[in-house]
Amino acid sequence: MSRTKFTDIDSLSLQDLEQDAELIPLMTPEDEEEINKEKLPETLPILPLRNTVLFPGVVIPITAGRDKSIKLIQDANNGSKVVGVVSQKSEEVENPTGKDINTLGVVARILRVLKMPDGNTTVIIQGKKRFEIDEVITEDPYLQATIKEVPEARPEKENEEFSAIVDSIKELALKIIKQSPNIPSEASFAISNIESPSFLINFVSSNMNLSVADKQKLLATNDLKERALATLKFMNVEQQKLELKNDIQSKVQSDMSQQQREYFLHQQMKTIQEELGGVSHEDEVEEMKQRAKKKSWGEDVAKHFKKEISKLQRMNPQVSEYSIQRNYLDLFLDLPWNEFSKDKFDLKRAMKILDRDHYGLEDVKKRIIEYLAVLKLRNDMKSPILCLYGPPGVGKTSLGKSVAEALGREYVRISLGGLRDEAEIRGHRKTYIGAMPGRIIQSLKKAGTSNPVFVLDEIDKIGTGNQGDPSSALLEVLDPEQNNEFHDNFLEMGFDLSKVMFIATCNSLNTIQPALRDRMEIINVTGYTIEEKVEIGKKHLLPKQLEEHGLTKDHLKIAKPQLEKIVEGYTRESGVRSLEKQIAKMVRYAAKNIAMEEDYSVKITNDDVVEVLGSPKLERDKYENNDVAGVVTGLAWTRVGGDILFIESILSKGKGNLNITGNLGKVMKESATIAMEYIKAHAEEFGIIPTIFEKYNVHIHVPEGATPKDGPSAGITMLTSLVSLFTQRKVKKSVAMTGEITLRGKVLPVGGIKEKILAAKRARIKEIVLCEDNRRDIKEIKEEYLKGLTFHYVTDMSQVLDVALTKQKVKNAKKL
Ligand SMILES: Nc1ncnc2c1ncn2[C@@H]1O[C@H](COP(=O)(O)OP(=O)(O)OP(=O)(O)O)[C@@H](O)[C@H]1O
Repeated sequence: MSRTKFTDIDSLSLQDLEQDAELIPLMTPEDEEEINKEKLPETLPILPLRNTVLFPGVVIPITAGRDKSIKLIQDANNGSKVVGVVSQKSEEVENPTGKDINTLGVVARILRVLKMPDGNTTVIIQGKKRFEIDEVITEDPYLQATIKEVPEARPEKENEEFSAIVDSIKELALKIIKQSPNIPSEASFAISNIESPSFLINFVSSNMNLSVADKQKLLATNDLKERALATLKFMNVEQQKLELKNDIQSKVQSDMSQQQREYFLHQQMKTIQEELGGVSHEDEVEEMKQRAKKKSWGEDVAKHFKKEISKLQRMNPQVSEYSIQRNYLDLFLDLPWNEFSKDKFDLKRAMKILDRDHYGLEDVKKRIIEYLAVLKLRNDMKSPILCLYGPPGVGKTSLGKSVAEALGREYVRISLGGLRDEAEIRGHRKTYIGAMPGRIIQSLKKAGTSNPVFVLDEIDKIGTGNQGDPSSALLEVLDPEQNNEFHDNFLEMGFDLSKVMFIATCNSLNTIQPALRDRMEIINVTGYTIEEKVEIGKKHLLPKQLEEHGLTKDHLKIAKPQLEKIVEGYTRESGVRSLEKQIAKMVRYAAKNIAMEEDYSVKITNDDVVEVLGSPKLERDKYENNDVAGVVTGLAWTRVGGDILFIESILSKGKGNLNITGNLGKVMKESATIAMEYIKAHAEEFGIIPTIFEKYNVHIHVPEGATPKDGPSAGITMLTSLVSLFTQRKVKKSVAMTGEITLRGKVLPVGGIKEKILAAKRARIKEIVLCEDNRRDIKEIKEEYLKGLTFHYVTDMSQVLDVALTKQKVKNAKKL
């Protein structure tokens, strides 16, 4: 339904019109009756309308622009004010003649004529009655025709069908008005107030959105009921169209509003980010692209990166995958693809650095200098994988750091102790939540170069969990043939590790996977002697601790005898870690006194050592005297280095049972049984009365039950202990032994000799009994470690007893 065409008139004059008392747009039945009574003139000036149809009773404004029309309006306005209004058949025709206009029209009364500022004339007219043109009598100065009235066939007043149709028209009209946003709500007020059915039909027909032809057809329908029905049909179509339009519109609107919502949220987000100093999505991507330009990665990596960054670009920054993708790309940008530090090939300088940081360790230092020398000559050499093997605290890890400094490379370290999950080495696939690259890639990112010195600490303590075997992943890392394309699951690309210098450390070789062990060059770092520890303490540990506590060497001086006292009385280790702790305690003592401004002796005395560290704790580590039969000193190897152990045995009345205690493993218990059986078989040779074995029980004990002990190397010690017991012969002073026995009394070689020798020296042992085959191990040990020791190499048990036992009986020897 279109709005009454008042729109041609500007708003001011419209207001004027509404206030005009003559304008009664809503016709009452009484008005209608009045009109019906009016007689029509025989001839009428005919005003042709281009694009609308006037219905009886309806008020419309018409803008007249054509000269003929203006003249007609002027004349009529000055005269009877009555004109015949007909619509043109085609609105195109500029100067219509009789054949261009419809013959059926409506007699109209001019209500008002307005001269508009643009020169047009607007006339407000109201339709009265329908007429038909009989004959056009003139066309100048405007059309004039003879007419006759066309009466309407009106239904009976009580016609129910008609009133139902009229009601429907009213209802539908109200509905249409409600659904049309362009029709003002006052229109529904007007409709509700219309009482005359024929006026209602005309009013609605006039305002409906119909073509001129359709409207003309409605006007030409004589039967009012029929016209009402036709109007209702048109209205139905119109209403359906409207519904459809509204449907589409609301759908479009909801789509739009969703989009708008997101747009606004994004804008807000951007503003908030900017306020907070953050970077927007686009800036971020752009910055990454700029950074990528500076990378010296290969073509395939560049291609991959390009693909991944365009993926990021298409992502919504609010989804969680976005940050995963961004971290992924960040990693690419942070990794040192083909970025190397320049190696320093000044071998003298390198040696100086290694000597500066570490006392001793000649073998390791020699090997590193050799490596540097080769690298200097052939720059493309694959880096070796060194494995420093030895007890804790001997400087394996800190050596890695010095090597890095000597080479002028970056230093990174990862601790592999307790590692069970393969993903720790290789990373997780990035599809998992919380996925990360493996430790190798993470460390390279930290190093910032592709050729750092990479310390793999505690390679022997890798576990095997149910998440794959980390050792197998390490195989790839440490294989010079494969590691130029190390694959990390998170990175999804190969990374070249062939220029990395790997240094692994371990305390034991047994627990390293054999394939892994094969790939490394093992360098044994044995423990230190007391003298060496004193040197390390003096030259390295004390200055380091003083510096860490903010003191200088003028604040605390520990002379060699006092250092030796600390080493012997308070530490029991192959390395120097607890020595460092004890020295740290001494330094703290000085620091406290300085801070409290109290007097203290800068030069530490023995008494000061006892005052600060308490009374010496480890006297028992020393060799015990030989006054009791059956107590013999053995040498043991443990993961933490060599140690001495005592084997004690006693006799008690009984029936020849053998008891063994002291947290011993199966092999060690078997050694005891072998020793016992061997003695039984050779009793007479040793001067033992065979009946002893039936009258007495034997109990063998190895003190310190808290430490589990196992292995065959205590065989000769047990046998010596038992023979001493049964014969009550004294064991020679300051002798210790290690070796396996067979049932035939042969002595077999054992391992861990270096560590055992050092432990023996620490315990002030003077003579050592070893298998002949262990002679070659002794040859490999540095001279100074062997100083003051006598070695007895044996092949047979009788030789052991000859060396270890004296002919002398112990004091208070038992009478057996
Ligand atoms: N020969 C040495 N000269 C100077 N300092 C040393 C020497 N050996 C060890 N240290 C010092 O002892 C401390 C412990 O050394 P580090 O941590 O390297 O031992 P480690 O052999 O790696 O032990 P673990 O097997 O337990 O890892 C360090 O402070 C180190 O500087």
